[in-house]
Amino acid sequence: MAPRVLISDALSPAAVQIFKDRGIEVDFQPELGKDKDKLAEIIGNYDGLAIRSATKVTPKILENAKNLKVIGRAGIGVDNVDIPAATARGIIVMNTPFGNSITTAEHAISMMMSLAREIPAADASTRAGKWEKNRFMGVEVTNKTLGVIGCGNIGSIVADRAIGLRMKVIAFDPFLSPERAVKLGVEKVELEDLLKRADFITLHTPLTDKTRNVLSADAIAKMKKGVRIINCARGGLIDENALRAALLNGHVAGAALDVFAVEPATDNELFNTPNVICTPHLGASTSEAQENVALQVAEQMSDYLLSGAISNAVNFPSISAEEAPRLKPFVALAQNLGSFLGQLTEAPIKGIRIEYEGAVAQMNTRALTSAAVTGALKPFLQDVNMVSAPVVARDRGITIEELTREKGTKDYDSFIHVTVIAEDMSRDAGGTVFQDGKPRVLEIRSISVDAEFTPNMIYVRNADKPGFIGRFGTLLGDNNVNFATFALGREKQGGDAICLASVDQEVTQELLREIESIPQVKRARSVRF
Ligand SMILES: NC(=O)C1=CN([C@@H]2O[C@H](COP(=O)(O)OP(=O)(O)OC[C@H]3O[C@@H](n4cnc5c(N)ncnc54)[C@H](O)[C@@H]3O)[C@@H](O)[C@H]2O)C=CC1
Ligand SMILES: O=C(O)CCC(=O)C(=O)O
Repeated sequence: MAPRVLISDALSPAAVQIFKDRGIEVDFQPELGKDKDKLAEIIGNYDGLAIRSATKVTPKILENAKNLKVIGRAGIGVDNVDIPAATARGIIVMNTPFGNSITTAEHAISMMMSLAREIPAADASTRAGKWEKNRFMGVEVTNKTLGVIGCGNIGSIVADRAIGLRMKVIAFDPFLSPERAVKLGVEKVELEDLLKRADFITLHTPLTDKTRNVLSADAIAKMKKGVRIINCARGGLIDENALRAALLNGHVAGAALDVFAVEPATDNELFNTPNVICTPHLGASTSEAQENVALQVAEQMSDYLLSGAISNAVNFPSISAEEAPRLKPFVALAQNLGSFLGQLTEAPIKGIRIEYEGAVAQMNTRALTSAAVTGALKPFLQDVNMVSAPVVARDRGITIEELTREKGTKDYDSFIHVTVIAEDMSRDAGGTVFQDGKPRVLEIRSISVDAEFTPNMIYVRNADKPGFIGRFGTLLGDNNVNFATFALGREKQGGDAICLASVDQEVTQELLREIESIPQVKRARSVRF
């Protein structure tokens, strides 16, 4: 069945066409983002949800999203999606980190110029027939200092345009390297310094616990008198009450706001405050940007739903379209090794160690580790998947250790070795992917074997003494269970031995008990893949 995607915000129709062209069923309901109850009612029917900023993806909506695999944000900020809740449900959340950056930077520059020359107020006054030539005395931006808070994609485009306007640009961003600052032509400064020196301050950080109210009453008090503030990032970055007070007492000469603490903003106090310019979250609203982000999000979501390729996920490492087919058998190998060990484990798991040797060490090991952890946890937690597994493990205090060795110690091009450390004991198994693309288990408890993973398998630990194979075969025959393949391995002659048999029928607990009654057998377990 073709995957189904719901578009619940006003995305460019270009997205609809992409989904259709890729063979994905798509419902375009741009008003639905505003109707939380209806969205919660129908979200269970979809594999993908494409949104902009109006749709709030809350835990309640996610609770009903039984089939949802991916949420695609046609834009940058994903603060309207509950990421931890989506991750816990194994849903990929992806955005389009560059598609609207230029447009948003241009909006910030437009807002700055509008503030400098009071264009909206002058426009309204002129239309009102007042011709107030003496009322509107602007300021030049040339040679003024622009303080950029958050110098990432958008902040650095704003800086570049401002330098073109002959402004001096200073930037506060803890993650801006001195080399990058030099390349951008900006001076990297501390926040205090920026607040004291800037004539204009523009915000370009995401809204996080660290950036919320970065422009607080205290921060505003430290600014130069007559400063002008531009916010085209997120409303919560500014304490709106403090800003209003500072505008009313003249400490701040003007503020241009595209974003508000509560959106849609229909009755914000700042609307009645002098020297404020407002736009309704229009930063990304140009036909170019909307076309870019719609096309990109639809391509990314389609790639994921159809081939498992992941780009720009905020809660999972990327897997490129070229990498996805190469990675796929190793994902299966890692998941099956984890699953094999998880199925044998009875005590609580304390840790999982995954070792990568040879060529596989160069692949996307984060994705492979997630697969191994998924396999190990799935026998205990049915709903876990590659997206949620690392979080689920962390929440349960299970430590995940990943080791890579580019030069292998085995005779294989690539080798993955998984150890599941439980409260009672550790179990380990390793394997590779052969030329035929099939994952193989090649080592269990440091004993060599060679078996494919098949739906019904019997794993036996026995003593390497004569008579076991004959009795085992007879017992399965008597129970109408047919062998498909049979792999044996032993530590040394007469020592510990293992057997991994693939059978065509399901294995009952009763049959396992009978196998365990064979004198050479120490343990028999059914494992399924
Ligand atoms: N108004 C609108 O329509 C739009 C608004 N946005 C907003 O703009 C924000 C920035 O977008 P991009 O530049 O693409 O993101 P980005 O991730 O490229 O840049 C953000 C920068 O903020 C910096 N940062 C993080 N924490 C910081 C802190 N505590 N103090 C100072 N800097 C900090 C980061 O190091 C990074 O360099 C987005 O998060 C989004 O909320 C984005 C697009 C459109
Ligand atoms: O989709 C929009 O109009 C808002 C864009 C935005 O805020 C973002 O990309 O972070």
